[in-house]
Amino acid sequence: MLTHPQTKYQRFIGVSLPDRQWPNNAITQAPVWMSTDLRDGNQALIDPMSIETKLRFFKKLVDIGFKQIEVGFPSASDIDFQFVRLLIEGNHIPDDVTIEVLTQARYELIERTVESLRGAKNAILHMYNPLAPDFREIVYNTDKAGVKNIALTGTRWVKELTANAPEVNWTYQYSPEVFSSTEIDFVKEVVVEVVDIWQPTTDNKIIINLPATVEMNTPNTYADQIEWMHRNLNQRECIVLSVHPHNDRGTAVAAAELALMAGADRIEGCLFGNGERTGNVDIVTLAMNMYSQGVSPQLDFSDIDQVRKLVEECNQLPVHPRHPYAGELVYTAFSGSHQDAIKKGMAVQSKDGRWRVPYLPIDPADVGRGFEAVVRVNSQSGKGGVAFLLEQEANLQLPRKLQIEFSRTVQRENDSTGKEMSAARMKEVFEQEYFDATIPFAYSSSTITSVGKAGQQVNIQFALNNEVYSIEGTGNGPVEAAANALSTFLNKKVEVADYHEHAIGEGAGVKAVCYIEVKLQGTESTFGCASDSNIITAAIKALLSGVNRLM
Ligand SMILES: CC(=O)SCCNC(=O)CCNC(=O)[C@H](O)C(C)(C)COP(=O)(O)OP(=O)(O)OC[C@H]1O[C@@H](n2cnc3c(N)ncnc32)[C@H](O)[C@@H]1OP(=O)(O)O
Ligand SMILES: CC(C)C(=O)C(=O)O
Repeated sequence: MLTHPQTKYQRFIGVSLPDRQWPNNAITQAPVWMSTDLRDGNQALIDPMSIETKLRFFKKLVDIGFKQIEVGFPSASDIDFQFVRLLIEGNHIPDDVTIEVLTQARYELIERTVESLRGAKNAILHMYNPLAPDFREIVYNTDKAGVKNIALTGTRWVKELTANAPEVNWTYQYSPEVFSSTEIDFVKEVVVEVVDIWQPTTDNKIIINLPATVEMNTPNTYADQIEWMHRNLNQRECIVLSVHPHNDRGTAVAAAELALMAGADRIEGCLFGNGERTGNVDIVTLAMNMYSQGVSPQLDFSDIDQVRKLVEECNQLPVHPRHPYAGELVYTAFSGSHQDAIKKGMAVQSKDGRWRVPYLPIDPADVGRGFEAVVRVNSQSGKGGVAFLLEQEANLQLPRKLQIEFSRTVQRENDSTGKEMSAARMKEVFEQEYFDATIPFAYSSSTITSVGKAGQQVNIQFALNNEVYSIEGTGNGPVEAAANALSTFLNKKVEVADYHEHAIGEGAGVKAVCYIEVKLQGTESTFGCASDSNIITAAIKALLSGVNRLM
């Protein structure tokens, strides 16, 4: 890299708009979305999609809710031509969906494009030509008049040729390519004349699409350009103002959002940001950003993983695990403090349904993600994550001190493996550690009877070293009575420091789970846990589990 990059690169200076209004605006409704996955996305793939793949993708776009879909460049490739024919002749286009196709401003290409669309109910014919200085000078070896002539002549051809196919309800879209780096008053001059030729009405608007073919500077620069066009174009009421941001600087989403605030009505982009070079603007992120602000995007990503899988298969390109809203890891907290906050947030979800979970901008369930996606436990995790997973996986609601105790066991295993622990493995470890703590005292049965004034007598049978024992004790309740029976048997005080229980399951299958913190004279306390369909049995088994763990 250069020490003095200014000798090679210069700052792009956009339009001067000191009275810009867009910073005061907010996005309050969904724009018209146009998916160009099958055109701009497709033209950027290593292996372009086959007809079958395009059809699969098209159907998914329809399911998601796109009403405008650019399906190809039919004058460029036979696959695209045949695909357009298949859509029309196979009746694959719902009445409320309009297909769009792209063409250069060349007579024979427009002719073939119109041919491809014959018999369609509605169609958008999209013509582009570059206006920007580098293109004029380097690519076309012409001047402003030369590129303007291409735009105007092309528009006249579109008008003439589409008139030959009156069965189609035509919409014309014109893109001054590389709008982002073209002198703005020159773009206006060309667009105004294009509009004059086409003669749109408020009922049959023209789409003027202003592409950031290459992103030039910070997204505010693009917003200024869009607001300038929005304010200065003639016949604005007959124009759908569209944007087509690319992502060269990694700020296409921001540019698109600011463009909406600046007056754009429509956004062209691709799912997950596929497209030329660094991609087109990512429509999934844009839509979900709106959703997270309480604005319905009118696109359905309720099963975002299914959409992602299909797009990965069709594009033969992976979606990054940290891709906003859709990446495999984007709802996942591994670290202790994040897990703690998420667990607490999930627990207090307010009755009015408002989402207030720290670290998570949206509810993962809204896009079809389960609890597994939210918290995963490795050596960076703490008790919050462990407790969350156990509750989700096994319905176990560990008391706080037990969370601390058990998370040390999990930490030891994770440190030794260096790996993540799955929820299923955690349940297994918990059961081994607590429910299976049956040595030396292996519970067999118990009976409980009331004695005296509110006193209880318990009789416990257990196996110890292959012999069966029966012991008895009394107390204010069954747990105290059982502790007293064990104290007598062991000749050591068995103390119950804490007791928790809750039900798991439903109906006939409901069970009680007990967590008892036990202390044996001269030892630190520990927990014992057990479950049983009988709550008293669960408590006595939990007490034995604790004593066994201490012994
Ligand atoms: C920013 C975008 O994404 S634009 C869309 C880009 N997508 C594609 O290009 C994919 C499909 N394209 C193709 O398959 C081919 O480009 C075709 C079949 C359309 C045309 O191929 P070719 O005839 O070989 O021309 P090629 O694409 O190389 O274009 C170069 C010629 O077209 C002219 N041209 C390029 N774009 C345009 C345009 N929008 N309008 C008018 N003429 C144009 C160039 O000036 C050049 O002319 P020259 O040969 O006289 O120098
Ligand atoms: C054809 C136009 C809209 C385009 O793809 C671009 O400028 O990026």
